[in-house]
Amino acid sequence: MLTISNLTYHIANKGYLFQNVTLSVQPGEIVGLTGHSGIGKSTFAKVVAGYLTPDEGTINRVQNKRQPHPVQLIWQHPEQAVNPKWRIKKVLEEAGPIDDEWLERLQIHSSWLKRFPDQLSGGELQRICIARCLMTRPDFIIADEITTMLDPITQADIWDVLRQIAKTESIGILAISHHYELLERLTDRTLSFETLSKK
Ligand SMILES: Nc1ncnc2c1ncn2[C@@H]1O[C@H](COP(=O)(O)OP(=O)(O)OP(=O)(O)O)[C@@H](O)[C@H]1O
Repeated sequence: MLTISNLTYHIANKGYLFQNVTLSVQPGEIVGLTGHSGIGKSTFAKVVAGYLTPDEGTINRVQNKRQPHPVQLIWQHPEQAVNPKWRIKKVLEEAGPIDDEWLERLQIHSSWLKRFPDQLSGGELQRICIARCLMTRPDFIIADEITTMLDPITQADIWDVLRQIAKTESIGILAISHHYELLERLTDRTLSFETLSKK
């Protein structure tokens, strides 16, 4: 279980962004986190994924030896999450040897592997980022507005696959979005960052 207890983070000259945030995600559970723009959701995601250090609080994430990090973050803008000078094959190999099973499950065509990131659509590139994330064998994924820039059909396709993978592989997902209706549809439960974060 991913257990986040009393997480507090401040930004220099700005004060506390959030204080005492406590929540947990079970293996295979999809938990939504919603809140208005600028409240601190992405910063919270970066703290939980280990990119930023909290002022206070604990994140309990057990790590096995095969993993680079048990909590992986998938970013909103896939084009900013890959090296634009690398072909897709190399982008994927960053996570280890390419696993065809993930390519198939995410409907990634083998012809894409020869291309550069700017030769794929936003939805195609996001599938690559999701595959790269899954190839690291994470226990938990934080999906920060990962389909916000995509059309509704691509959005639904990507979430169908991710939901299925979460359940079959027992991967817990924290899905962040300001789009409450989307989270209500795809998560097991949705939490409000306003309510969780006591400033
Ligand atoms: N390194 C930083 N220095 C100064 N201010 C920052 C820094 N990082 C984030 N902020 C500010 O902290 C606030 C929260 O940002 P964050 O991106 O976490 O919000 P968010 O809830 O994810 O917003 P959105 O839904 O628009 O993506 C914003 O006002 C942002 O400008």
